[in-house]
Amino acid sequence: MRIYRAKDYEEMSRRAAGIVSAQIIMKPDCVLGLATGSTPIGLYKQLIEWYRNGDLDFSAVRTVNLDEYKGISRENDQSYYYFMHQNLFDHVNIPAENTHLPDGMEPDSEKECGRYEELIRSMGSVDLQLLGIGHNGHIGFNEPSDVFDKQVHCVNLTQSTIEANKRFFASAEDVPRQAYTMGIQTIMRSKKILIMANGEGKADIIRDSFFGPITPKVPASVLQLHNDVTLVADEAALSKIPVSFV
Ligand SMILES: O=P(O)(O)OC[C@H]1O[C@](O)(CO)[C@@H](O)[C@@H]1O
Repeated sequence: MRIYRAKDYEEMSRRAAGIVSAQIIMKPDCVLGLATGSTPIGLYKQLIEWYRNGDLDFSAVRTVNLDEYKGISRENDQSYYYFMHQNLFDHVNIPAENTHLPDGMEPDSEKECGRYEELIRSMGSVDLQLLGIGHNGHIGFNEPSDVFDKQVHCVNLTQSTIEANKRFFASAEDVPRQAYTMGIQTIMRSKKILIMANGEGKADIIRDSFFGPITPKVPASVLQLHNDVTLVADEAALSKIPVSFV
């Protein structure tokens, strides 16, 4: 695993954006696995800036997102569909038909999970998967569990995730209780993984995920088994890892 230490959120975002843009330049028709949450917003802003300067072309890029809340529509400003359009898709020249997210309005979980898993497989390997990390170690919406969930599945969100995400909703009651997410195996099939973290609040989970035991109780710890992972984090998020690794 490579670790890039950035001094702050802005530098983290620029460095991570550099890795994503290198992927697009090296392989213009690459498949990007994308993430939502507050962490990658600065990265998306930087990509938009480089696109506007004429340095990036998204016309052949294809994307698959990690997850989507179940039961909220695309028009809902808390849906990940809405987030991706607001923060990236509407500002670059990516064709709409090249972007994919789970359909949160499909009530039949088995049907939607099967469809999305098949879709990802049909695109070949994800060339670069972007990840944020939850305070409990979740990646995508793979919550701490007794086993690593493999493929796209429907999850019941944990209380800790509902608490963490209530800041985006009118109240905790409004946070959806379920989500569709890529599974751990779906994520691990990606050729390269880029995980980002910032802020002191992520320091414990970064230490536990990358320097603790590999366990489904800390879903991100499985990334220790992937052979091409890059962690880009700010100093605060790296403040608890063993000194020799920084
Ligand atoms: O980037 P944030 O807002 O800290 O969120 C961390 C993780 O939590 C989620 O927002 C889901 O709760 C993920 O999409 C994200 O990777």
